Amino acid sequence: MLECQSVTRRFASFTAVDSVSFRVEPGEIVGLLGHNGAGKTTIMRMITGALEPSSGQVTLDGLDMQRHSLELHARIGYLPEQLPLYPEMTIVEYLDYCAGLRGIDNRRERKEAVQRVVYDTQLEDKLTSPIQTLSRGYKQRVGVAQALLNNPKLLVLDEPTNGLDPEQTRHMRDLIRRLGQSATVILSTHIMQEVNAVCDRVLMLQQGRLTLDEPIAELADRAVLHVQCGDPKRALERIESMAGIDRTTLTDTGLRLALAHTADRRQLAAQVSRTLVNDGIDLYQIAGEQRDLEQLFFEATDTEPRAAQPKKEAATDVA
Ligand SMILES: Nc1ncnc2c1ncn2[C@@H]1O[C@H](COP(=O)(O)OP(=O)(O)OP(=O)(O)O)[C@@H](O)[C@H]1O
Repeated sequence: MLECQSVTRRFASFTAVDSVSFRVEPGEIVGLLGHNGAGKTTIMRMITGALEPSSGQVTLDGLDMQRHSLELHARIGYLPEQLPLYPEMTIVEYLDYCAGLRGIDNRRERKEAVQRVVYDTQLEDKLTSPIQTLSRGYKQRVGVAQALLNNPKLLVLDEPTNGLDPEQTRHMRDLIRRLGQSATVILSTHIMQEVNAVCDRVLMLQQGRLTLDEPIAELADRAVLHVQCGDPKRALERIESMAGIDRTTLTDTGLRLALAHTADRRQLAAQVSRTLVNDGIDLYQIAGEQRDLEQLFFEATDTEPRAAQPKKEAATDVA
């Protein structure tokens, strides 16, 4: 189990990650979602022991990441955002070299490890191709392959589909889902469909703070009630503290009520209508709607839905 306890990272006076706490259980695929600069890479670097927290603690299987870094390093596979790939090397040469860096000294074991990860990432047909001749999708797969060499229990993938075309993205997502059957996976992305497509759970970050931590399955239960009524301001005062309502917003025609995932939508609708009618507020309509991940993202990050933010080489974005 991976645990971050009040993890904070400052760069000089700037706080990039601010008191973030979460646990990831074995076998989960967790998506770390946030805008550019939200702190995703900084958290991933701390999770993998590449960066020390300014305060707080990261533990893996109960061991402190800083004090047991060598031992824990052997249990973690990491695809960093910018992986140095040596362009003249062939895939097999590069993976053999990386296996050596991971301490697999025995030649036969190195060969077996390379064969295994090549098979897992379906790189067989390009084994002897120099890395500089590979498409971006293949290069990303080589990056994942090197992260798998030590048979990690925890796989940390920083923007694994960044810059891939739709076909390559589909391959990468299939690969991540397969890898998730034998390892815990944490991936970062600023693409919401990615989280929907591959993750069991989403962690949303805004300016270094964790603003949402929720299983994807429960997002489907999240609902919104649109209430059309007279005197929406007074209606808001009457119902904003009602149990089961997470968030209230005034709209042009009335109120928008975002419900807690434990709330019963029908019961709340009945309770809202009784309250308003008893208070003499005209009620014209109550309509229900499911919230999707995109709406939750904007609510959790306090932003409005907007056009994609171009990020480095990304081809797709928030949709
Ligand atoms: N070494 C550093 N020195 C100073 N500031 C840093 C350093 N590393 C990260 N930051 C800052 O911390 C903030 C979070 O950066 P981080 O790379 O973690 O964000 P991110 O969510 O991964 O963004 P992106 O999606 O653009 O990769 C940014 O404002 C970044 O400029």
